Amino acid sequence: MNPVISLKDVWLKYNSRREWALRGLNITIHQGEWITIIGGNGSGKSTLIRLMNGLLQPSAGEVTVCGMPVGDPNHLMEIRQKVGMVFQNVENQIVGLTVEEDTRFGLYNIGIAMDEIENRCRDVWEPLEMTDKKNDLPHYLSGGEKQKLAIAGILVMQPEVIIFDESASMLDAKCTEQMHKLMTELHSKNCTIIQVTNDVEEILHCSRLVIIHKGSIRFDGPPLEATRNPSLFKQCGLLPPFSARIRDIVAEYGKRWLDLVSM
Ligand SMILES: Nc1ncnc2c1ncn2[C@@H]1O[C@H](COP(=O)(O)OP(=O)(O)OP(=O)(O)O)[C@@H](O)[C@H]1O
Repeated sequence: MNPVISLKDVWLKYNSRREWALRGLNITIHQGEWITIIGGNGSGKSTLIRLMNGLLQPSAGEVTVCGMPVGDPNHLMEIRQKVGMVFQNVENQIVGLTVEEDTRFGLYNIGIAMDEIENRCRDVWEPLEMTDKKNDLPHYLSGGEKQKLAIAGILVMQPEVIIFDESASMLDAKCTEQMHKLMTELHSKNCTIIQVTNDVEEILHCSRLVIIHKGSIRFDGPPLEATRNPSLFKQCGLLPPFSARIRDIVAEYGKRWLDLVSM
């Protein structure tokens, strides 16, 4: 698998802060991976993903996307096209006066032909169930619909990597399920998915889990391996997923229950 994003000994400190937000991070993300990043509040998740498409520059160390350093302004446009980001605060991502205009905006900017624009918009609106809304004013959409609009605007650009920054936080159960379906479909087409979430239940969908604590990577590996170590979650201010907690309770008390029942 080809590396798409690589961080080598990356440190980051915001100008207004004395503390380091990120401390010596090393991570390589390969094409087609589905990575979920979790961590407590203020652990550095958003800072990390903002480095991955050049929105932030490291204070020390190196970040590259497909071999291009994010600090090189000559590559920034190409990097932003390769790495699409759906933000948590979708209001800031809305630029068009209608849903249709908003979805097309990025494609106009890079000079895509009109019939191709039509095709790409149709292909993303349908699975997101947004086709009927294409003439609506974005500011009158519900929170979840705005989130879907932001996702549509990124998907039409056909990026190689999509970063979802707590993008399901406003969605109801049905829309969250649609979103997972969409992510699974994108992943099956070899799109690299990076998902940041505060919901530990989400980790069961990915193939690689990264846990951040106080600006350092505390775990990087298969999610099931992490759930076998409940103290890891505790040390990082998190709870393991519900299913893992039940499994551990059954393992601890199950024999005693069986002994009681069989008495
Ligand atoms: N623009 C900024 N200026 C100064 N400090 C910042 C800025 N953005 C983040 N920080 C600080 O950097 C640290 C990491 O923040 P970050 O937003 O990356 O954490 P997070 O894991 O995404 O948190 P949350 O889950 O609460 O969104 C925190 O201490 C935060 O206060």
